[in-house]
Amino acid sequence: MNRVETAVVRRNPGAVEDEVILPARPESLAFSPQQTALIVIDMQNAYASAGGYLDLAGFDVSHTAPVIANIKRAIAAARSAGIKVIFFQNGWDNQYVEAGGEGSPNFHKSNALKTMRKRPELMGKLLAKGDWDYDLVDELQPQPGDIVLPKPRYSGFFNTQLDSLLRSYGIHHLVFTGIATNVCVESTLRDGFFLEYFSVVLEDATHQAGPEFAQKAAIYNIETFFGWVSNVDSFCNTVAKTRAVLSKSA
Ligand SMILES: NC(=O)N/C=C\C(=O)O
Repeated sequence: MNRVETAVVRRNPGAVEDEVILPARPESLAFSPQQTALIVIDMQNAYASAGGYLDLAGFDVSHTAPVIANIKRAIAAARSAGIKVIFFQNGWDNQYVEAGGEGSPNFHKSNALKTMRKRPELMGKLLAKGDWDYDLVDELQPQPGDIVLPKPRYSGFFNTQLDSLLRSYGIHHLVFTGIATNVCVESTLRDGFFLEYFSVVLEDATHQAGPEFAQKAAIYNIETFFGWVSNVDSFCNTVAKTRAVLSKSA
């Protein structure tokens, strides 16, 4: 019987050191852990906890616990394999100067700002630096060696150090996790595509803001136009094969 060949996408055929191959859709993806970062988008109380911004704005956050647990597994696997872990935190100063005034579409579209205009008692709390809402959830705390970047808009590439840091570390493959798939995850991944990064999203380590169709549409867009789609088990199994992990357990 003929073996079924699975297509593998390589950035630079023939020149990948310590290559591992991640099963993904629509093709598997080859990468070197040293040239890869795990991006954790906005795993703050605002987006993942009851009583946080999304919850108060009327979005369902009741299914985020398994997403947090899956991201925790992906982070542990990444750290063991020498993959850089980069956390983002979305938000602004507690006077919302960084959010932009009426001259910014963010002022008109941000559901956090809109919620606070409806409920002025929340002013200075939602997505405000220094508040519980802005903090990363307790389960996903950075460790020494990880990078934590603030971001003022949906894309992690916009007005942040992300691109220069990635280039300084020679990283060109990005593995995406976080909330929300259809907003900040997709925005950052799309900008990464335009900047020539190869991106894969671990779909069971993400959650949408809005109805389930928003998750499906974001995953469809990524798989079809901007990158690749995999899951946490495949990522953990794949990076466990790296030399870094093998030499630690030797
Ligand atoms: N982190 C996100 O995807 N944020 C989505 C909405 C918002 O920040 O208002």
